[in-house]
Amino acid sequence: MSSHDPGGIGAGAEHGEPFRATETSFDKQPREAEMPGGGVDEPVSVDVADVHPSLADPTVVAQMVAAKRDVRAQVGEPLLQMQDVTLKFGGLTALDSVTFDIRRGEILGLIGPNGAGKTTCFNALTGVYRPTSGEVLFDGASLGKRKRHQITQMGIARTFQNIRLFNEMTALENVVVGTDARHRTSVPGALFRSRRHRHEEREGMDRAMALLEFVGVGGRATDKARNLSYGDQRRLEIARALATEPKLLCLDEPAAGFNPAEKESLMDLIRQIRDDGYTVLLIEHDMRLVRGVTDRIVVLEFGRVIADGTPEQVTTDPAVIAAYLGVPDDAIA
Ligand SMILES: Nc1ncnc2c1ncn2[C@@H]1O[C@H](COP(=O)(O)OP(=O)(O)OP(=O)(O)O)[C@@H](O)[C@H]1O
Repeated sequence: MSSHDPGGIGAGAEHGEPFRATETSFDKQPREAEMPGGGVDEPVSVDVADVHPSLADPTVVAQMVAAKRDVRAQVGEPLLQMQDVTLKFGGLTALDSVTFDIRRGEILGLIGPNGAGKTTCFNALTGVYRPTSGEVLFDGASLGKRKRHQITQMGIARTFQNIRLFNEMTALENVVVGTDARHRTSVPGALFRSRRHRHEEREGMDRAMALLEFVGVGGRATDKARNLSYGDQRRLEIARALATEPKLLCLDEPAAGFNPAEKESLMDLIRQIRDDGYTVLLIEHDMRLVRGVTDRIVVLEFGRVIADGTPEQVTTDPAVIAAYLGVPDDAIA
């Protein structure tokens, strides 16, 4: 990650400890523009006691977390297409005619040396930067000049290498914020707390709790985000991104700072997310993790795609070895 990056429930749920948070400090919170998909504009109020008790049942959790069925329909077909995308910062070409697909239902790894353009790629496909030329197509439509919150609504969510949470809000509230991206209530409906609004709020809270459980942080629902361990904060970010009901989940170095055991369990979570019907784009430097979890890998070097294939094809490609991987293990005497 470069310094230029601009953004930057198992049975353990504590249903027995109701609380009500009516005032939420937004001091030191990420700015709206830094939130995935545009963030929030009002504090949320949640009551864990409202959460449906059946969320203690893992089957119910799995059903609530799973991507919408239609996402599974065209597995293998392109979901996102980077078409000849060039992105320049003044005289520097960060992406140079980059073309690749992300296919429905896969985990695609995006790798390359420092400064190769991986984060810029993420930023181009989440609407942070507009390509100088070329096009990003998502689900058949051009991202064009859409704003970040519109891109979130289209179905692209991301996490950040430098964790960005609402630190003074609880874990549950952080995820409820993500579910807001799907709310359809009008402003008057929300102001006057229409039936639809209350229904959406309730649904959002249930789903947020299910997502916390799914990522393994259900037991910390009522704790402030800042009091969670580093690893749990990373999982919380993933839950918040999934709360926006994305078709594509983009993870930017989700294992940074993890020990080997935490990496193993993160790989399990990422596979489970894919198996639940989501498509995943993963930037990661740890090649063991990348090899272990991805279905395909795209390699960037100096803003250009130098390889695109299965983990086996890419990791044995001489150009990739020369640019990024170095001498293969079996060549070391
Ligand atoms: N906002 C910006 N303004 C100017 N140059 C930028 C900006 N963002 C990125 N760059 C430059 O674009 C190139 C690609 O950077 P990018 O952060 O995308 O690389 P990366 O592959 O993500 O690297 P890392 O692995 O270190 O995170 C680098 O030369 C970087 O300095």
